[in-house]
Amino acid sequence: MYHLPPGVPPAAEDNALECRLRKRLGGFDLDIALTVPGRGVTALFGESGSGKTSLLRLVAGLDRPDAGYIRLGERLLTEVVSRTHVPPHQRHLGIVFQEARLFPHYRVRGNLTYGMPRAARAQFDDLVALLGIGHLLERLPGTLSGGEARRVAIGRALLTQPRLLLLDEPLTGLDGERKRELLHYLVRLTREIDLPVLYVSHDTAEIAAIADHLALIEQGRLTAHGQLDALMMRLDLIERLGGFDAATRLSARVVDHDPAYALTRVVLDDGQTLRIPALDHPPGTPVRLRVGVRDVALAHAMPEGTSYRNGLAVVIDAIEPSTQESSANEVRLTIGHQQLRARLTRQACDEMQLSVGKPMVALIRSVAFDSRF
Ligand SMILES: Nc1ncnc2c1ncn2[C@@H]1O[C@H](COP(=O)(O)OP(=O)(O)OP(=O)(O)O)[C@@H](O)[C@H]1O
Repeated sequence: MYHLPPGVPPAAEDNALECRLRKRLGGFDLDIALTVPGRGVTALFGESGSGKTSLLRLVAGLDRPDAGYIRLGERLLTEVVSRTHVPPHQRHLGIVFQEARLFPHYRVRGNLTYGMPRAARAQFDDLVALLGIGHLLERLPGTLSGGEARRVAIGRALLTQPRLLLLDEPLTGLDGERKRELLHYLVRLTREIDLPVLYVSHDTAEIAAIADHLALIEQGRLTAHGQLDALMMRLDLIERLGGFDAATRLSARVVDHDPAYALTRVVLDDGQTLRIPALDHPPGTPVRLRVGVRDVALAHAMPEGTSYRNGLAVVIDAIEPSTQESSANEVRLTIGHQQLRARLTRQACDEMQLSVGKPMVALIRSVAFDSRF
């Protein structure tokens, strides 16, 4: 029977990545206890210099920790006491760095099939279609745009049939349009593949588009970790999550389209519907909507003769003074199983006598929804 080294508990979840490690890098001290769930996209979020790349290098096996272990499912990748260190190429990780690192003399097809196990052949066509790189197969890497090259690099990483995909700031350096395009492919891809993804980024809009979980890393320490939607609702984290303060996220499903007005109707988990600018997705497609905290107004009832297209029945869940704006309160609202945040003036809250537990109507302009991701 296989014995775990002392200090290593049994694996908690089948395909989870567990990191319990310390590493000294010059004057910097990385001390991390992080579990990346075995499903979905976990964003590793932190300021420049917080330790994201250092952690990724340890997971990839490019560096060794001073203490602790890294485990993927049941498999120990690194463990200091027993001197376990699985070399990078045997870790079954798909890694895509900021630069695509394709082989310049191989065509795209050759880059994709390099190191591809036989068992992955069946996936090849689907993946190529999913990443939109079918028309690029006979091209050389030097002729690809930055976004195309990264899509090829992601395809190559996935065709090695990894157990975890590591993406290190995959959108960095791309211009606005290319960034949006690659993000669109990534969102689709991560929903289709049944593989945990660790996604390193310091861009909150990008994370809001793609991540299910968030790990906040500050000065080499993990300071918050959990479901992204829940963390975005934590009023105490607003300042530290930087850009997330401006918006929250709703999950919905496409119902139908109104081409005459270029609007799409989507339904939330509690059955309430919203009208948003037209989306290019068939009915039934799950979508995530970003709603700015300043784009939500509250009323006791749906007003008559209003230009607001959306009125959602909500219940006030929390009201706290805003740490961002002295005149405002941060108001947290519950809609079915989801939550939404609104930033309202303290004066409005007082005059309307808003209090926790009160049912209200949240008014949101259709054009306020950002659903490009
Ligand atoms: N080999 C090293 N020797 C000394 N210091 C190092 C070494 N590697 C990293 N550091 C330091 O460790 C800290 C964390 O760096 P790291 O690259 O992991 O941050 P990051 O969060 O990835 O930043 P960015 O978003 O800018 O890529 C930085 O202060 C960096 O200077």
